[in-house]
Amino acid sequence: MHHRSRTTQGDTLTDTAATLFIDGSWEPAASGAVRQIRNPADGELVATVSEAGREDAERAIAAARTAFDSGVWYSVPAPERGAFLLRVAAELRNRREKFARAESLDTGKRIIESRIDMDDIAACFEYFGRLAGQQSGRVVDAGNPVVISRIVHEPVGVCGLITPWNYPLLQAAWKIAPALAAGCTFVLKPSELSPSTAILTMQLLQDLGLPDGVANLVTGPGAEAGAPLSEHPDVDLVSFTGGLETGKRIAAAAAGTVKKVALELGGKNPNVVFADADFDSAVDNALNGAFVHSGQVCSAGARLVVEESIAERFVDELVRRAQDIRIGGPFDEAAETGPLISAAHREKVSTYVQRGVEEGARLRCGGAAPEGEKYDAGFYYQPTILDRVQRGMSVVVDEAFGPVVTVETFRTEEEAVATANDTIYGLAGAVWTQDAGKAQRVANRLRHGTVWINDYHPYLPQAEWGGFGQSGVGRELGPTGLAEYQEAKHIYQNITPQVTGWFADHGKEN
Ligand SMILES: NC(=O)c1ccc[n+]([C@@H]2O[C@H](COP(=O)([O-])OP(=O)(O)OC[C@H]3O[C@@H](n4cnc5c(N)ncnc54)[C@H](O)[C@@H]3O)[C@@H](O)[C@H]2O)c1
Ligand SMILES: C[N+](C)(C)CC=O
Repeated sequence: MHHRSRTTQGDTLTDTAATLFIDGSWEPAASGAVRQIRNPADGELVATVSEAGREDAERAIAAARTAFDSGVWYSVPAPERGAFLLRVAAELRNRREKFARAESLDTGKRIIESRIDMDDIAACFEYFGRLAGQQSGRVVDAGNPVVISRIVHEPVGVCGLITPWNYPLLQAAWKIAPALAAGCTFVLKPSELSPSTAILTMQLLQDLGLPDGVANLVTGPGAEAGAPLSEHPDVDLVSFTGGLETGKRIAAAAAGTVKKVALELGGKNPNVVFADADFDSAVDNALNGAFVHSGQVCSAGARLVVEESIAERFVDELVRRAQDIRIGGPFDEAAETGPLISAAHREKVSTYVQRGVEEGARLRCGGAAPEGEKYDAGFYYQPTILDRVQRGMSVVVDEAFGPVVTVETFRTEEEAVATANDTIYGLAGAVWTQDAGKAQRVANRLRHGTVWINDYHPYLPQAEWGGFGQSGVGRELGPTGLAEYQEAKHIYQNITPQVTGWFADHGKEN
């Protein structure tokens, strides 16, 4: 990946893979190792980046610790930190096309989706920029007129931020923006598969004059470059977005130093359709919910839970529409969805589908890579629908994280709720009905962090995002998303100090 060299603005781009950003300096990995990033749509080489190891991560942590302890960032008044975030948002909008192209090249995501992501990222920085300026403490009534008691919010400290490949910069922004708003310093470890927009973001922060050491980046694999962020005593909080098994490892590693842990994990999200739903909108959104970004979305509507009386007609229509979805690379204007991230991931998705069929599910469409020369060099997989599934089948239980939807049916509202909640996860779900009362009743009973009624997928920077159950711990976005990066401190002042008399002064008695 091209990069700028140390600190000054406007340096010429160089060709060395020095993509670690540590204490305001662009550096190669200590080992000298590099990784080639290839576009999953066609295998094209898009970047060569430094492959950080443990030693590099520890240097980055040390830089973030020194910067935090110096107060160079948290002593900046909160409204000024907020104003900085607003400048980040404006500059992201200026650089939108460059960032969107980099995101699409790393992930194979359609360029139109990457542009939308960049807009959402700018909106996230704007939201936390405004929120930072509105921060205030709280005066507490201590019930004693000679006591002044108040709550202040302080930055939690050094944050380790670990992010996945499916929305590389969006997931990082949901952490970077509140961390900076709160006054924290951080080390970001993006997915080793999609580091490019993280590198561009560090360049942007550097260009805007963020003090050295506040933002640090290590590009490299999780076990080496990521693990120190959860283990190291100098990291105060680790915020992770990714898969359930990695999340468990990170939580266990973080326990050794009792650091704060925030986990945004996977989902197996139910899309509940009642017979009285607007049929066309529900079918269209079921398609969108399951197959956008080839289903590589944590909140994908991978479980269609449909009322039995309309199930046959609904699924027939969904199959017809799914078979029609146009697949192609990120810059193919006719394409409606793209490839999976890697050969290994496609193999995992394919195995889930095969196992589902072996366990008795009926394959209604998809179940294989599309045929044709243009697909040969990419990791494509057809939109896939399985019906006649049983609760308990692995394809119904486990997150496939691909373009795979299973169909379950129900007869009563009670059964719909029970089926939708029958998962260890609890990230998101939707309810489709034109009965407002039923919509609210079901939404209230779904054990999921986001519930859409007659819609699928929207998220807002001002609304908390996160999971019930094993979908995670904590919340991103909204006021809670900022609070994750803060410690609440109670300051209690007695303005007329007095002897308590609790312990007698025995010396005085004698
Ligand atoms: N809840 C959400 O908001 C949300 C959003 C996006 C993605 N996700 C989830 O992310 C998953 C897909 O992403 P992925 O395949 O990149 O996940 P992953 O768990 O494989 O990797 C995520 C990140 O963790 C790093 N990592 C791996 N092992 C590590 C270790 N031992 N210590 C520290 N870091 C380590 C990886 O290098 C990567 O940066 C899916 O399960 C998806 O549902 C959740
Ligand atoms: C959180 N979200 C929906 C943007 C991406 C999940 O993979």
